[in-house]
Amino acid sequence: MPEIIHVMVGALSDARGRIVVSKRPDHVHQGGLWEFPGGKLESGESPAAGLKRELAEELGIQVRASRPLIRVHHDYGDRHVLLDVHRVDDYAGIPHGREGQPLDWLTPGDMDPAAFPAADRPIITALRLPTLMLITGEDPRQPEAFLARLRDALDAGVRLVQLRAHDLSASDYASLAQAAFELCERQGAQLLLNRDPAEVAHIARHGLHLASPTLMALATRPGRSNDLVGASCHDPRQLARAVELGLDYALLSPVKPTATHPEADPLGWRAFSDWVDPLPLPVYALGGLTADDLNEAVQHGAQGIAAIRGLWPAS
Ligand SMILES: Nc1nc2c([nH]c(=O)n2[C@H]2C[C@H](O)[C@@H](COP(=O)(O)OP(=O)(O)OP(=O)(O)O)O2)c(=O)[nH]1
Repeated sequence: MPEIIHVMVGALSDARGRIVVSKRPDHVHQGGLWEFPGGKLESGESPAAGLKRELAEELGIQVRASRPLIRVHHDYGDRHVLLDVHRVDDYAGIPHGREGQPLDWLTPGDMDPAAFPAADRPIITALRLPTLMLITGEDPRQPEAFLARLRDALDAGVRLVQLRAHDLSASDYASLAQAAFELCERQGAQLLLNRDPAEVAHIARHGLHLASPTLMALATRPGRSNDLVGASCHDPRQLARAVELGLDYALLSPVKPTATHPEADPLGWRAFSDWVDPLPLPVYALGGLTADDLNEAVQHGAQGIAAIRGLWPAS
């Protein structure tokens, strides 16, 4: 088993939500590429202390508050790294390249993954995704009331919506999706269609969400190249399949007991974090959760929370 190099990495943003990136010198490993500031944890050092030290050395700032974003294991062939990435929520000082390295500030949507080391792809995806995913609730058979509730959720700040309406016919689903897409576009939110990918091939959307049987039946990643694609998973086999297909995110459920699936055994946070930790993709926690569980979810390695009841506004 090769030694794992534990690297502390910071995602630090300005008031406009742009993230600071720095250029690696040409002569080092992954040289000439852009990276998120950070460096190797020293022996005997805690991760929090390592993050503070690296960002003070490289950017001249003092970290005041941070939270986990994602952990990425990556095997480069000649070395195996664990990128332990934290979002820096508060810091003192003005970031500058203390080691003479060029800095840039980029919105996550403008980051070109090819300009970063291969291990950084899931970090860029995690930065692009919000911490809350709304899965739409009932009742899509009354489209006006349904869309009014969706509008309320968007007004309240939801920025990622999964349109789940299995009871609708293909044509009713297509009309609802078109109206939901327009609402989401207006608010800068992303709409994911949870439906057979072939059936929704021509419907406007920002991405696709796959039910777990669809995930297991597909041989390749579905959709267009710019679709955000994720899947519902309930066990490590399904999570591994989401990684094999190169999906952008997964949902893992049920974390807690839920009214919609009373027969399913809840995973609990311990199994959630054990299963998610080795995976190079952001995973939302789902099942019996509300926005109040967000901090606990993030501390257990989640991208955030996905919820139906917990986020769908009351009628
Ligand atoms: N900081 C950082 N390192 C990354 C990223 N992506 C990525 O693959 N790495 C890899 C490259 C290196 O193999 C390793 C970081 O090691 P480093 O050489 O930058 O660490 P360091 O600052 O402690 O450097 P040194 O004192 O050993 O010279 O992690 C990233 O986004 N940020």
